[in-house]
Amino acid sequence: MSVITIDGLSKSFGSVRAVDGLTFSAQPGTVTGFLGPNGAGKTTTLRMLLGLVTPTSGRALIDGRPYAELERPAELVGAALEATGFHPGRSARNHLRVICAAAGLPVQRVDAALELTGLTEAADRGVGGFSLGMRQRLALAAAVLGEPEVLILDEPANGLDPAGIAWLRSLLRNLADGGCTVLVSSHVLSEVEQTVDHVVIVARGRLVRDVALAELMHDHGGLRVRTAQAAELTAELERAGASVRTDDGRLLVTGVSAERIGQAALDARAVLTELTEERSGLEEIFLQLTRDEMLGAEPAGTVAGS
Ligand SMILES: Nc1ncnc2c1ncn2[C@@H]1O[C@H](COP(=O)(O)OP(=O)(O)OP(=O)(O)O)[C@@H](O)[C@H]1O
Repeated sequence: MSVITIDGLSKSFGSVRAVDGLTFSAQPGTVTGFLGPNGAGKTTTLRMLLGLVTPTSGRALIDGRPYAELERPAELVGAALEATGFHPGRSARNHLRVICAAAGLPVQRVDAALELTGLTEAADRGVGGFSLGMRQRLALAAAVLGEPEVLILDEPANGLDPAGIAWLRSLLRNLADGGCTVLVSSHVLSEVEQTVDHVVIVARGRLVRDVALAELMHDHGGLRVRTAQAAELTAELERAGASVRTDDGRLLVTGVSAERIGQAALDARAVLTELTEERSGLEEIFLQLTRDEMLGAEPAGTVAGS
């Protein structure tokens, strides 16, 4: 199974340092969210990965090799960079057939890709009349034609309605569960929040965080509890495996559910006067992390340059 490796990657366009010493990897069986505000260097990184842009320095590798050196790239890597470039008079089915022919893939794959992306009904309509969401689906259909081990998608949720986003989520999940390495960029974390296992956050071309989503949520979330029996409850919660911090007269509890806290309160005979979820939305975390980077500050827990 193929790993994506970004190693000390930089790209300058004149005086603009679009990508600046970026290092991270994306693993098989995992959906990795590649996140950052507009202009963070996401598209440039993905284009380098696909051999469309030459790095100024560093390496972007798939399965340990640059894209140009892959033996059967169409079967190893599927990519959808932007949902444009379709011939408007061509049907979705013919569009995919042309790609199959060019890439030397069996034409029978077309029906499966149409089915997978929910385009079977619209398959014989001209692509010119497709909505943005349908064009996104078609770009995705093209990306999965080769049944690739690695899927690289640039802003695939763009233009999808909530049902489309839910559909995309389950599609990417299924592909990753089948062993695929999925790298998906977005500038809106909430769009991919429920889809990704791992997040790589970039700002101004630099790495801000490279972390499992669960860990990011754990670091930035928790449950706030207020009780007069704080010492007793803390001891009970710690026995239950929670980590407990005291903050502003309240306990900030991580590692256990609200239900478990209720049980611990009962066991400790503690009266709760407050129990609230403090999960700062991921979007907020994302904005905070990228804002720190934008301001040139060292965000807490940064791994930039590592
Ligand atoms: N071909 C190019 N020539 C000059 N500058 C470029 C080129 N491509 C990208 N840039 C610049 O590099 C920086 C990073 O752009 P990039 O498109 O990679 O960011 P992004 O994170 O994908 O942003 P978005 O979310 O808006 O797509 C931007 O400042 C952009 O203007």
